[in-house]
Amino acid sequence: MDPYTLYTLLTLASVGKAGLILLVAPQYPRRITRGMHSWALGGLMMGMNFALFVLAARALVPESVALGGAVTLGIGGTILVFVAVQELRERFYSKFVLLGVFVFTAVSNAYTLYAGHNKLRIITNSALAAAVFFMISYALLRSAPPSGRSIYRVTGVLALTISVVLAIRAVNPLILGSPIVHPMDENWVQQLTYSAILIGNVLGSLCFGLIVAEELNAELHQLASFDSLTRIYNRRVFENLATEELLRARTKREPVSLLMIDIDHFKQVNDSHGHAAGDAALVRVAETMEESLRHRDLFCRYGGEEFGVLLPSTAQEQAQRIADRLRLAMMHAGFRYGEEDIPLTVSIGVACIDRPPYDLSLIKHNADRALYLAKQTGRNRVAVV
Ligand SMILES: Nc1nc2c(ncn2[C@@H]2O[C@H](COP(=O)(O)OP(=O)(O)OP(=O)(O)O)[C@@H](O)[C@H]2O)c(=O)[nH]1
Repeated sequence: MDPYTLYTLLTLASVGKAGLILLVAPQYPRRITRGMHSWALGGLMMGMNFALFVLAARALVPESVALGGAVTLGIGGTILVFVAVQELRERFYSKFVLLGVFVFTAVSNAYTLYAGHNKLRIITNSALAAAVFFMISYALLRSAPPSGRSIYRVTGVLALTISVVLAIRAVNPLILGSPIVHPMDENWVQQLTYSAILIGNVLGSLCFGLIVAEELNAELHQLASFDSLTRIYNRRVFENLATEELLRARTKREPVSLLMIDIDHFKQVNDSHGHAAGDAALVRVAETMEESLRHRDLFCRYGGEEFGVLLPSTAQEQAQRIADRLRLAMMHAGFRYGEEDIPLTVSIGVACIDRPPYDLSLIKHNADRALYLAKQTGRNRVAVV
């Protein structure tokens, strides 16, 4: 296939891909939709970059306009891919800096083409593109946590490879002294560059699709596992993890304790200050408790104004001390809503299991009884059964 037919096909593929992405993007959560929009727009710009070469080949656009415009659009599209990655990961990027890079690309191309500085044009364009691909690769590799998300690493390495190839292209005229003046020039650096860009375009699209799927999975996992208000575990996940912890404790013959925590007179907070104040109070309690717990402790919103804490390897006496620490932490933390200080205290029921059966419903039942006792005996207190 001759290069111009290939570029025509790439133009059509880029436009088709962008159209498809724009069509499906609105169904996704907001941050994913934003990332997809930037990605589609980036793809569209890259498609126009290929289209300019085709138009120049058909003598529909002057060669110099095609060369300068294509590179500017190509780098612009690459910048938008970087924006898409940052948006998907909800990370900061400076619109002004990126716009500055884009404008610089356009101006430097116009100048070097006008003045006939081909060598400078190749070096500047290749270095700029290498830098943007490096930024993409850095953003992707940084997004990959220690476990899972291998697709971020694969895509990051792909972007890094393209960045290295472009860097070679940037330094090549300096070393060999033979500038590359046309995209279709037959030399190994030029062929390597365009192969890398073309392969990167196809593989990059595939990888980006997989990244979107990965992000969607993470979003669904978040929705299914965490309470949307307090951002701590919900009851379902807590009970699954607590059951695993109890199995582990049975094998090791270790004690496990459960705290059931309930906000005192919470109905009054809602009734006197409104539901939004009640919601803010729930968040305040969750934050205060979380700050006072160990990393290993399991903490969840059980429902309504009730929270649960599972304390692994913790005997009853120690659990009682922890519960009292949590109660005092809440009492002293205070809660301010608007201009008002609203008193917020909790009652806590403590139960412990240190011999079979290590049964979740049994320990939960006992902690509920203890909580009832704490409420009956005056609230803002800890009770044990
Ligand atoms: N704002 C808000 N209120 C909630 C939420 N879930 C449950 N509630 C409210 O929590 C209140 C619980 O009230 P009660 O069960 O009577 O308990 P209480 O007023 O805390 O009294 P004691 O537990 O006996 O000290 C109810 O008014 C519920 O509407 C929530 O997500 N947000």
